Amino acid sequence: MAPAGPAPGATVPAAPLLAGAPYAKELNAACDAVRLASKLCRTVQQQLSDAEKVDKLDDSPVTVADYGAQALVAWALSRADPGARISMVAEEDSASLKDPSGAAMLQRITQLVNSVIAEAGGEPLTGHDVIDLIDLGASPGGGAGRHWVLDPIDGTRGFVGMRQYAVCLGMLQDGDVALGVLGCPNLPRGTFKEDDGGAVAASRSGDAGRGLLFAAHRGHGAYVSGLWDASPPFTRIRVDDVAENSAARFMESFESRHSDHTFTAEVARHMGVTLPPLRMDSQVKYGLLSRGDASIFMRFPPSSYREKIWDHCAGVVIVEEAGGKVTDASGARLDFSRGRWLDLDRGIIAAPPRVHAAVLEAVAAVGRRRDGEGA
Ligand SMILES: Nc1ncnc2c1ncn2[C@@H]1O[C@H](COP(=O)(O)O)[C@@H](O)[C@H]1OP(=O)(O)O
Ligand SMILES: [Mg+2]
Ligand SMILES: [Mg+2]
Ligand SMILES: [Mg+2]
Repeated sequence: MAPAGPAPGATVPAAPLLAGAPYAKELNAACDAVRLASKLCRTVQQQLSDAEKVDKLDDSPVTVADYGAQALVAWALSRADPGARISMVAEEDSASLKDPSGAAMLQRITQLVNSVIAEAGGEPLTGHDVIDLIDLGASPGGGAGRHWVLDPIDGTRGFVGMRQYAVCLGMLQDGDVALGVLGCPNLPRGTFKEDDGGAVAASRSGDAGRGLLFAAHRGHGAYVSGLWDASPPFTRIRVDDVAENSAARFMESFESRHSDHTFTAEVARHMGVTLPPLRMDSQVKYGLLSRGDASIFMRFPPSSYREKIWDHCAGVVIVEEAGGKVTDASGARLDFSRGRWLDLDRGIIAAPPRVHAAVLEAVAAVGRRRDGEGA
């Protein structure tokens, strides 16, 4: 059943988005928070220097922007609901900033955060405030009550590589994703259905005409707007359930060690997909699927990799509200109610309903063929 609200392609008035919907206040607070964090990320990406990267234990580069964006989102959500005790499940923690060796980085983060807060009319924060805000993200989450879910920069490799990345904020209410917002600072505004993929994946930070915000409210649709204005008009979006597999474009990770490019190529071949894959970093792929720029997203990480809820929460509700389907490789819906981890069968498949069924079938067939070859 199509969700309530305006027709796809219809433009809805400037903020507040979906006034009167059950979580309209939270949705608009989330959009504001993601806009502020995206501004900070844009500034840092434009000034990126090697001195601002440190290596975490998992070998992923972390920048001042990850911490700064997490602090800003926590600040904005707290400001929007001053009386509330915010529970947030977020990727970063402040451990390395509390260490004396992190003092210079903390100072840099605090400066950056304060420059964005000043533009938003807020009072400056101390380093201690910034650490407390980052640590709001340490919630274990779960299936009861309300939890914000944040990846302050998804696609860190894309961020440091001057490619795509996203600020991803979702909200869980009693185990279900009630709303999701994706800030995509480097995504071109225009559709790029006809693009061969390379130009978009390699698109540069800071170019004019880039920056999209995707937002969805469970039961009330998915929307897109420009990212940089405070209250721009939104347009309702919908997935493109192409009638023929040969017309489908599939998306996957830019990084081959994040997702098995050989397996997805076999699945695509089995389906009769002929267009080359669109390889991009981060949850921007969920946004593109939701507005019909591509029709398939597949993610098959190494079996040793365990997914986290912040890497999919916002993107999934946006795709579902745009009329798409998201499951694991066995066809089960993703369960965000079990804490910080997202346990699933092999990988993630997102697509409009007809195409999704075809992908599931092809994944099973290719899996059987591989098992047969291995036997
Ligand atoms: N070894 C890995 N395998 C799979 N995914 C990874 C790995 N390392 C980091 N990631 C995460 O994969 C996601 C990026 O998705 P994509 O591959 O589509 O760009 C990010 O959440 C990234 O984390 P992070 O948020 O730290 O960047
Ligand atoms: Mg990371
Ligand atoms: Mg991530
Ligand atoms: Mg991240």
